Amino acid sequence: MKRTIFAVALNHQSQIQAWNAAFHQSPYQAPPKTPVWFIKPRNTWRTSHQTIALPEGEKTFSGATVGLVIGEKARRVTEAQAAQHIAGFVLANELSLAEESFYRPAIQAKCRDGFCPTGEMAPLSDSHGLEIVTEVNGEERQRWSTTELQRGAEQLVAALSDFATLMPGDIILMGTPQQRIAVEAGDEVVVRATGLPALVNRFVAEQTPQPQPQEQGHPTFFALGLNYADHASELDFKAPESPLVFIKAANTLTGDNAVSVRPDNVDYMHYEAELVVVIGKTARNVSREQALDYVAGYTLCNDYAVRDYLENYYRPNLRVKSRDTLTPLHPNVVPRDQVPDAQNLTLKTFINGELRQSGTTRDMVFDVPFLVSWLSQFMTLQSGDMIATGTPKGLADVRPGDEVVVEIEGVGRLTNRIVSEQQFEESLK
Ligand SMILES: O=C(O)C/C=C\CC(=O)C(=O)O
Ligand SMILES: [Mg+2]
Repeated sequence: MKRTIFAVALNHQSQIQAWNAAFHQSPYQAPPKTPVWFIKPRNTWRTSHQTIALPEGEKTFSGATVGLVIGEKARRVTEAQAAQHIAGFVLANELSLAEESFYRPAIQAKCRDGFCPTGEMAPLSDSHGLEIVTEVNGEERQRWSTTELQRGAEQLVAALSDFATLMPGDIILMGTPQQRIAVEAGDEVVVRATGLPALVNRFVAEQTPQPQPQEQGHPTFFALGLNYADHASELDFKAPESPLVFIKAANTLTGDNAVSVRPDNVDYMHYEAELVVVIGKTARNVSREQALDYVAGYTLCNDYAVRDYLENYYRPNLRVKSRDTLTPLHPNVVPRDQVPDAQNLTLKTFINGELRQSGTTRDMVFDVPFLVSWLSQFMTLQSGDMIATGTPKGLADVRPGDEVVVEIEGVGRLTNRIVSEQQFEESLK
């Protein structure tokens, strides 16, 4: 069963060449040092021969690629060890609207319903030199080789597993060329490569947005950046004009009274008290007025950030925000009807008993109904999906040995202890 579909951008040499000049200017400042990861959430998943509805009024582009499938748990594996953790490969179509910027996560461009069909898995002795062919209505339109990728399968497994433990069923899509092919309603797109089952999908025009079938796989965990103006200003940002949403993978989630690992040799890992919205039923194209009807309840999390690892690509990047153990999430969901006003709750963080962060959900830039409605305009939210709604000002670094308690009025109290990498590795022995 698929668990998480990771993908990497800017891994094809044609993209690196096309964007090189831009990446030496604002807002990027320098080319990416590490893989530019993103996630294709479960609402994007489809199989071969499933029909895909194209978002109305948008130009959608095909992105034929190959994905490696994890077969054996991979945690901090080396490139030399990586191959033994790979069960096989799948063909995929990493569909996207036009990619006009890589600065912030491209949720609206990449996370539309059906934007990640994948084919059946097959073993491959070697994914190097694989030719990926795209046919549209029987005509070959693109052919590229995995020799054109900056990082191959083993390098990608080593890089991602360094901060995110990969489990059987996880997939990493290995990249797409700069040149994408527009797809139209009525098209049949086939992705082919020697040794792998073909991926065939027909595209239709989206009539009125329909809630998509409940997909298996982990609930999608959305998180808001800069959703409190005072926090935005303490980071020298203005509050965003539309929601800054990023996605965290399941590996990062841990529970109450758990430990969070502060990487060695970093300068700044800070806490972030956040109210979390839990979706209760399939939501697609819902209004602000209807939005709370789709909320099952609320819980709380600590959305830690290791700012040393920030890069200006899909910022905040997964290496900052989706690290193992760095998202403690309280298991208890308080039913919506027991939280009369989610926009009037105090949030607090205590470090070793001392109050260090204090804010109120009144100060959210985009409130819960807006966020549920806004996301549902371009993707189907499913029962169990979660939205961490951002953190107010008052952040500070935490150190091994610190006890961190996040408390949200009427929702709960989340306790967490910081350990060093060395302590954590010792505990695993
Ligand atoms: O880009 C940044 O530096 C901040 C991004 C996310 C911050 C966050 O998680 C929050 O505001 O909460
Ligand atoms: Mg946050």
